[in-house]
Amino acid sequence: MRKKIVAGNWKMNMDFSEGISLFSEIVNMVRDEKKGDQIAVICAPYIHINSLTQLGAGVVKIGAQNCHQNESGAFTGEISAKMVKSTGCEYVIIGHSERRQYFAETDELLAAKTVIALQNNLTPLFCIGETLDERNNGSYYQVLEKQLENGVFTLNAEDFAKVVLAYEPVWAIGTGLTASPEQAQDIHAFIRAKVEAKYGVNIADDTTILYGGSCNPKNAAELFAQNDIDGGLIGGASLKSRDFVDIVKAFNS
Ligand SMILES: O=C(CO)COP(=O)(O)O
Repeated sequence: MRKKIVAGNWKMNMDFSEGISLFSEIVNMVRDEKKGDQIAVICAPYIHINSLTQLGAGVVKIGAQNCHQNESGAFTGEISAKMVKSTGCEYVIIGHSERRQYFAETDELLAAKTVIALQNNLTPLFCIGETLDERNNGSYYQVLEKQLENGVFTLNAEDFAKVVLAYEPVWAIGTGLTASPEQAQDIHAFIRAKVEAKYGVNIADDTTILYGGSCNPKNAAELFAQNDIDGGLIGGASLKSRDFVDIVKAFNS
């Protein structure tokens, strides 16, 4: 079923005690203020997530920001999907543009990470998005289609139905530039049409597609009001409890 999700991505921010206090504030505010059926998630650094799942008490769900594509083995410094799951984590971001760009993660690698995440009962938040050059030279539809085809469209229908997609235009991440509600809706409708062509109308209708890129308390309500936008993946604004919780509440207004 299509869900309303607001997921914070803390990226490489917050030491352990800072993370605990920020998260505690978020949990208390969400518990007191949230009225709708939207799901609040915080995707935290690995070292935080075990403690956060306990503090979250189901009010705020926890995600990781990455996982390794192998089940286990000699991969010094890496974390497996099974380990992530064993901390009580429910979600994992896969294919964030920062991992594609700085860690050379390819569509094929991301497809393998998605499979292992699903095998371990994690919900992948699978990210796609075009760069500024690709937006300006008009190749963005092809870029997004390729990321879908080589990444998540390798899954069978049953597995794909468990994936949440996130459209994050790279030019809008951390730049203060947001896709306009019309631009974002246009791409979300395009993504849903591609899902329909591949898996059929029922799965397309049920697919949750989040928008990410300089989403904030001022622009969230208008973005979330678009037909094909089911929530957000929030970077900078998830580091401030008030801002994050106001975005979670943007569905209500
Ligand atoms: O990358 C993002 C979320 O994954 C978006 O980051 P900002 O909200 O800081 O632009």
